Amino acid sequence: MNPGPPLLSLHGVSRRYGDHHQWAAVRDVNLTISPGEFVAVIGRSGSGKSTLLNVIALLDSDWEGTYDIGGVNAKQLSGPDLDFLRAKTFGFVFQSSYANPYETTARNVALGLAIQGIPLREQGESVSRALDLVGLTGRSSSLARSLSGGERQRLAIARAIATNPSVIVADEPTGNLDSETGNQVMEVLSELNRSGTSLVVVTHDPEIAKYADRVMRMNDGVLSETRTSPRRKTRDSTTLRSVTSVNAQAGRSARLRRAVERVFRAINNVTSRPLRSVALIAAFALAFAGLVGAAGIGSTASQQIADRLTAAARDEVRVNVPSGTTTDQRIAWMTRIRALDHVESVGEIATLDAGTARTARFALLPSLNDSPFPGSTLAADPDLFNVLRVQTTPSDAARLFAASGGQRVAVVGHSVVESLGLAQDGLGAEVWVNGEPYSIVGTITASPRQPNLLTSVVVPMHLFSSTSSQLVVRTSAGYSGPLAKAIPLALSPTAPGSISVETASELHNLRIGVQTDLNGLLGSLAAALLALAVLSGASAMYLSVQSRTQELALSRALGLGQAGVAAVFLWEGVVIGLAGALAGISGGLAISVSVAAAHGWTALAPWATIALSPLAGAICGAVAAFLPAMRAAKIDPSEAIR
Ligand SMILES: Nc1ncnc2c1ncn2[C@@H]1O[C@H](COP(=O)(O)OP(=O)(O)OP(=O)(O)O)[C@@H](O)[C@H]1O
Repeated sequence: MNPGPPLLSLHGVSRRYGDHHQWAAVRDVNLTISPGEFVAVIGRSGSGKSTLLNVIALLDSDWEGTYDIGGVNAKQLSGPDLDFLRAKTFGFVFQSSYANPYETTARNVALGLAIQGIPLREQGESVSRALDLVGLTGRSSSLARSLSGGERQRLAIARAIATNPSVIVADEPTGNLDSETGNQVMEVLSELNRSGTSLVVVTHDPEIAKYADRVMRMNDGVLSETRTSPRRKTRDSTTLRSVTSVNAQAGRSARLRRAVERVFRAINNVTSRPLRSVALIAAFALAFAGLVGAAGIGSTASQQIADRLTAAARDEVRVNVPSGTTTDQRIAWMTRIRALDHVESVGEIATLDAGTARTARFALLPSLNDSPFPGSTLAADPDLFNVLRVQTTPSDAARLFAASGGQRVAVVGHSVVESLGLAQDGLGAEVWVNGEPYSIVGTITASPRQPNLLTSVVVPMHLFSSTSSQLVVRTSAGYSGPLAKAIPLALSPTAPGSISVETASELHNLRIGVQTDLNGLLGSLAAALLALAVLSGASAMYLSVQSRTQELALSRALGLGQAGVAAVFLWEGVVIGLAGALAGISGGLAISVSVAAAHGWTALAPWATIALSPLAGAICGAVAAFLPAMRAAKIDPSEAIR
């Protein structure tokens, strides 16, 4: 029988290894294979059989010589063209069947078709035909992990023939099987060969060779023919297939289907490895729970501050007293303010800066360059304690403060007792302000309207009478607004604009400032958590590439290009990041609701953060997957054969 024009034709092909390509695993091989031929390559272990098969099947491109495949010079093809030609020309059966254990038999068989972007309906038809040919129709919806060794190998054959290749290359296809199952597998392969598919089988087993038309022997990388005796086979010449042209263009819809297939493959990869995926998703979920929780607590707390300021705005006005204002004038202003309707009380307070008052526990320390007192030093008049509803120990500390006359006395915040290392309540002890000793007559235990008093040393205002200060005016509830207008007129009828007045509503700006700071702080915290999630996700995915080498190499062998492998990984990252963000949103909301409930606040949902989190999750997932994707894309498809 005339074998017809060659399908594959190798001339002087060598494959060298070593740092300087000094050592040839395959030497100067000349081989032509005609359509429909069954060629067996036998030889000792390490003789170079698999290396040759890698070259023949376009899994390896680092060889020397000439290789024509269906009239195309393989040396001149680009990487993507080689992927395309390989997928269209070859079907692969390896010693290990490399079925994805978590997918059904049918889905495993469809792998090559899906990678090529074949429409689903056609995939279904080809898969049914292939399963029928290998006798696995009844197991099509079983998970691959439930198949026996022989069934898995038949699955691998079905996967190889589903794409209707011209040539099936098989490396030790019966190597893992007992002799009876091995014979069954060889019968299936022979049947395929009889229907026109060319076969190149590499094997240790001389028994396999009896199925072949030609038997070649590999010896230390040198190939020689040992037998050419085409078996009598009834072959319909019209079924003989030749290599598909590499120029066969894939249409736009095939490209779209391939893109969609990559997304589905990514989702499948995530769901089929639950343990690994849960760990990765948990890292992202933690970060997003922190982000949403922090934003939720931030906005809830900020609303609380706003509510308190609103309450304060109803009954408090502050009049700024410029420095240099005389004591008489201050007293005159206070008297005039007290005379206004709806004014309940007036007190005075001033914050003394470090230049005005240097405060320390001991007299000598300032001169020893001791670190300055970390809290504030304030000057106040005795009425302020009443105006701000300050609570003290002893409860009449304000009276002692008032009764001091010319003596130097101080009232200190509760926290100051600890930070200055004072015994018990600090009563009777001294603090030094501007090198003068002040006797402590009381400690402040609560100051809800001005919490910084708890961290301050308060000394009598009249000892610092020329400093700038504030008159704190307590009004009847709801009268702060009208009095803020009336006070400047009362103090300076001719130039009311010269009097600077604040109500707590003006602290609104302060609240925005505080909220911005709070958001900044929480934002940095969340960014750190996200960076951690991206890093841990990236390292876990990077490490997983190693354990997925065979799966990835098989996908490469079946035509998935480097870009395709990278795309699948990036989509996996997106799916994981998205799932993590969604889980994190629920967790974060639960955290902020519990914190709010514990404080008796009304929880606010951080809608903007919630809305942006899925997008941020997808982006972070893709960033985490970037390096692993690059590494996975570099996997050599010839790894699949080892
Ligand atoms: N990537 C590689 N780098 C260096 N040497 C390699 C590589 N791949 C194969 N070899 C070497 O090339 C030689 C041929 O290996 P090959 O796997 O082709 O042999 P084989 O005949 O298929 O053996 P076996 O039947 O045991 O699979 C061996 O000595 C092997 O160590």
